[in-house]
Amino acid sequence: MTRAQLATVKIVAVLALAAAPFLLSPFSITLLNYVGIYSLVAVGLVLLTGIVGIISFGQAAFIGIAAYATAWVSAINGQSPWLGLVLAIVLTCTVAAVLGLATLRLQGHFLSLSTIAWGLSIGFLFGNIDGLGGFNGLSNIPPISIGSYALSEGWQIYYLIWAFVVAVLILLNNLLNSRLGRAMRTMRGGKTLVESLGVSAYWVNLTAFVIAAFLAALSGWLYAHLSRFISPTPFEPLAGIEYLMMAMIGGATSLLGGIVGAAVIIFLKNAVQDYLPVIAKGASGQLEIVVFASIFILFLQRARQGIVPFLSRFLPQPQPKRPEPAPPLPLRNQPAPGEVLLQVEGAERRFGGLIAVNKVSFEVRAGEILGLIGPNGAGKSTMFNLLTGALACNSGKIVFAGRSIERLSQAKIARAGIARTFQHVKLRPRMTLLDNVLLGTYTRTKAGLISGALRLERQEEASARAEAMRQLERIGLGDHPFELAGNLPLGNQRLLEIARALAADPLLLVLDEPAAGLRRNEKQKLAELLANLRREHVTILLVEHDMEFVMNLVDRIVVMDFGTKLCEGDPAAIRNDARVQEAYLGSTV
Ligand SMILES: Nc1ncnc2c1ncn2[C@@H]1O[C@H](COP(=O)(O)OP(=O)(O)OP(=O)(O)O)[C@@H](O)[C@H]1O
Repeated sequence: MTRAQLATVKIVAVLALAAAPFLLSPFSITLLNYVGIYSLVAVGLVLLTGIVGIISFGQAAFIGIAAYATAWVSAINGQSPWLGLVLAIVLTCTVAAVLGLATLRLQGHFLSLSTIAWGLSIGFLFGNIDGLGGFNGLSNIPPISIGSYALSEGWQIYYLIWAFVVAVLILLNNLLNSRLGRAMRTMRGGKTLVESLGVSAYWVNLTAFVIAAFLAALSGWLYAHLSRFISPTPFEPLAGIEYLMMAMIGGATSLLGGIVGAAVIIFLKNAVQDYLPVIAKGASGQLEIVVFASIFILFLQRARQGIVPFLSRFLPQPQPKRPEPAPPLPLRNQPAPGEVLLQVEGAERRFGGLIAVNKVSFEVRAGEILGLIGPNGAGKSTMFNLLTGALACNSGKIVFAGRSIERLSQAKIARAGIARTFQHVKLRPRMTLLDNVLLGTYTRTKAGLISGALRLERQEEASARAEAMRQLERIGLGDHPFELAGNLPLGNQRLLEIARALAADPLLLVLDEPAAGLRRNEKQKLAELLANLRREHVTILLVEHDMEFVMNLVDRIVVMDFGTKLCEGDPAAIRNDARVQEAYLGSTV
């Protein structure tokens, strides 16, 4: 699909939305109003759950905070609903930020369980705070007015609701294609990957959490002024589960999925309410829940990815544009060749009684390739993890570019200029080659939430895309920048990881067993790339088990065995060292 065709589809969709009140019955418009309101929550959950990977059952509580805030402002204190909107957003986002700060360091299901805990307790509060109407709720909530024009009819508020939905879609779509959005889309690749790019996983989680709460707040505000009455029931965790169902049924990885999911659940609910009493006289209330549970189980078994991702496979995709030349991103000040860049002094790491790295010292000088080799279990990976911050040293010092890094987080070490690759490749398989490499530019760019959502960072984004394209071409994969990374063979995936690391313009490139699992011709291609980088004086620390692969590539070698440094020297000296030959099971190397 060309960009012009895509624009036409979007214009037709907006015109259809605008024409709906003239064509549909008031009841259908009421249903569409609820679809819009719930879409906002579901789209927030797409971001939070589908994209960032945090399963939240607690969104209904955020909707409730906003709904009660605006009801308190407008129904109890007689102020404008717009003032209610301000309080709703401030209060909801503040509560979300506090809850996020307290819980987002929890991992996996513990985090999800915590959302049930606070969802329950906030839901319980609404009925028990004096002055908020108790379990009977609050009525007489006024309609939203624009000037003196009150949006009291369904079709009037319809336009406001859908204007919000369309604006949210546009802003979130922009965000997901920006620097921060790419970091969010990487969160499901695991904390180690994200932090290795210089991204703080915690802050990205918190940002997504507050954005989802913000969208729930918008929804709660609209809900209160549409229904003009609120009570605690719709804000209990049971409703939170329904929002999660909307996001999952629509397709939790697609923003449109949030809208489609909300529509499917609301129309289905309506149909079930219409037809179930006819089929099951008397017991329809209880059966409704059973019917929904059955549909959801069927869905989980048959179409887990959701409706929109499933259908989009059959639809023509928009043609992406190749990056055009743009001014370069800022470069780091590289140290002078020969200067000591990394100094490891007496690094030690124990696992219980086992000393995996035992007082190891060595240094890497700018412009050289140093090989760190050793047989299985020698402690190379542990040493690698100490350098990149994935593990902390028990004792010893690691100084990088004049700065102690042994206590720094992975993200801070990445920002200091160490870029790494992984022994078990960590790419985002459903992202394009270009987007994967773009992730590497995170530490060299600045755009945040607002500039990403409003596309204020076009210049920087153009420069980052041009840089990513340059790195793709540098590794020989520039022909198909929009191929999905997961489609590449392992050898090319490793090259892609190197391109991503190079896009950070690192002071030091650290490669973790890059030749592991590669075929002969893939190894050759990798060796050629590393030889080219060597000619360009890129400083590289190569941690590798395969000694033959290392020999022709590196300037110096450090050999580890049983956690200690066995010896150090140039490749020829190492090849002839009897201790090294013995360590490698007596084989001649
Ligand atoms: N998280 C851990 N907990 C306990 N022991 C560990 C841990 N990580 C590594 N070890 C142990 O530390 C020693 C060094 O392991 P390490 O993975 O660093 O060696 P390696 O040289 O990278 O080996 P390989 O080439 O097989 O990857 C091994 O005995 C290993 O079992």
